[in-house]
Amino acid sequence: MLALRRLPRALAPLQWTLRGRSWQSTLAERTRSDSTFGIPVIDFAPFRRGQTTDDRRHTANELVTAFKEVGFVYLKNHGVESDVVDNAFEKSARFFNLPMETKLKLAWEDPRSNRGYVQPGRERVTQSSDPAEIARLRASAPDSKESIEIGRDWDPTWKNMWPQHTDAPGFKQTFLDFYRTCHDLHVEVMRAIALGLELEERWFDAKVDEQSHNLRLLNYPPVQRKLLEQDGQARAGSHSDYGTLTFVFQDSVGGLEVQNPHTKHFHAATPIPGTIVVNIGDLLSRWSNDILRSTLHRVVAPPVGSAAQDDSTPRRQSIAFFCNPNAHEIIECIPTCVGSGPKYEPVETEAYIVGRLRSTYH
Ligand SMILES: O=C(O)CCC(=O)C(=O)O
Ligand SMILES: [Fe+2]
Repeated sequence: MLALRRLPRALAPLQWTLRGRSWQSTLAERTRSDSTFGIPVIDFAPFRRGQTTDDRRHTANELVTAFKEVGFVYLKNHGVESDVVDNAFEKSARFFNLPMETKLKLAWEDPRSNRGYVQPGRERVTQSSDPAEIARLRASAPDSKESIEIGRDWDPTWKNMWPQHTDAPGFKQTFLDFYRTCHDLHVEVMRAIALGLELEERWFDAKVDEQSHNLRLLNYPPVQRKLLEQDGQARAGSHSDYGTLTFVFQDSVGGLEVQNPHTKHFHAATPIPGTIVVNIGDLLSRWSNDILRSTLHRVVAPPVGSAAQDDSTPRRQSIAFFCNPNAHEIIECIPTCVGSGPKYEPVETEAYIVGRLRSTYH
């Protein structure tokens, strides 16, 4: 243990991965100061390959400890093949390179559907729920990004807005497959969370099996660095996510930052090749009576690279998969999380998420 304590700060994530449960009591202390705050790297292979529940429990505990303390992890050995991720990034880039008039034919129209193309300036993510405040923010500091939102393709009510095959060959099949892959990973990670919360491993299975998720491809165009550095400006404003978990696949540019809840200071979530950034959303935080932490984050200008590119930030791409419970699931305090009493009224997934989306778009 002493040897671990002496590891240099750069290896802090490694310390997390080496820790067992007995270390949990010291972790809260570690994240309180900015010099020790870090996003842990969690190796998911032992959970995926573990033969018995006891084999899997160790990784489950590591994961839940990190979600209690930081709300964010880098997941490695998650099982999503690197060529699948590379192909998704390539298809996404080709879509955003299409002319604006082609993309606008697929325009996002309704928060209940939450599908289609969102042009720069249309969404302003924020924690505020005051319509006047959100309108003011959107006018003075719009998010500097565009996206296309994809839901489950067989929904009886809402239809995805797919580009024509001739405009974006292979796009639809790529993202139908990617959606399914991310759904399967969600089921696995929720099983780990169930074990870590001392629930039966499959406790969430029937509550998250309808694939009510949202796959968001994001493109942050190049922008003058000095514009992004003005007060309140960002590629994506500070916010929390809405569902159970978010999987963020990021390219190598950087700019995602996570807030230390104790000091309010934002820390870079520097891209680590081969990992997925996974964070807790508000509904899972609420479900767990705030035991699992939904942490504020934002996307700002990436770190300055060579002097030549100082004036303008490079384009950045990311893919966010927002995982949700089933649309009509009632989210009420998980039995093992009640403690001294539930903090929240029960809420239906769909009602909660549509309410949040309605206030951030126009
Ligand atoms: O682009 C990213 O890295 C994160 C985006 C994000 O936080 C979001 O869309 O909710
Ligand atoms: Fe987010």
